[in-house]
Amino acid sequence: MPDERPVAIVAPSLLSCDFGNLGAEAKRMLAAGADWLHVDVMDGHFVDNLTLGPVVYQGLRRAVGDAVFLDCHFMTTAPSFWVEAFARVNGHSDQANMGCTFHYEVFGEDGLPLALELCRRIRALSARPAVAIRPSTPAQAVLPLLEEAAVDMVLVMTVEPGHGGQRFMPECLSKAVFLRERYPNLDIQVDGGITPETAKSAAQAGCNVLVSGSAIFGAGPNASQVIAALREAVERVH
Ligand SMILES: O=C(CO)[C@@H](O)[C@H](O)COP(=O)(O)O
Repeated sequence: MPDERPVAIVAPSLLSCDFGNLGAEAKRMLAAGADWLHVDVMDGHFVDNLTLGPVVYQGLRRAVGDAVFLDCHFMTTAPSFWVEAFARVNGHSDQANMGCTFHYEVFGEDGLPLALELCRRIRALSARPAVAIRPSTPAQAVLPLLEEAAVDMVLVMTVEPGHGGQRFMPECLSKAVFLRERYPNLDIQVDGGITPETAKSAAQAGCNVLVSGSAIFGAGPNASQVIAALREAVERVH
């Protein structure tokens, strides 16, 4: 593996946490060794589930402090609107510790100028732009965004977005292989059915940012062991 491969990052998905104790759950994940916290923003339109909006996000930010990277995955039909709304609750200034991942499918091929505009806006907020692809979307679709260096990360979904606890789709990993061959420095994130076992094949395919919900939260007091095992899966192929 080339030395320039990006570092391992483990991001527990708060979708699987006890939302009645969101702040405490977030802090528990950080104490257990999480690098980022993955925040699934679902609008009930792009996916058939509804999670949290800017008000709850603001509470989460207050609970964990400004230094923690909140990796927001916008599963929404209007990502530009929600990115602005989330940034605004933090004073619309420096969002250096906010990741903004939008779905390619919202814009499609014809919407490339709008996707590029959103990426520029995310960078103007000092946040980190990323693009996600559903299982049916080919990796080639995001090449125009990568050629423009518009995004810092591609999220390869290994389940249909919308719900935690689904079966991992190994066939999606060929997209990570395709992207890693062309972009050795790119952060490639994988999300959906990630366990210490599936993380091995994800890491071998080139993924270095692992999102995991039910495997980590389902481990209860042993969450730190699962987080360590996920990190090790990536580091072993580094
Ligand atoms: O974005 C999503 C689901 O749409 C994910 O972040 C899930 O929350 C991952 O959960 P597990 O598959 O790991 O249980």
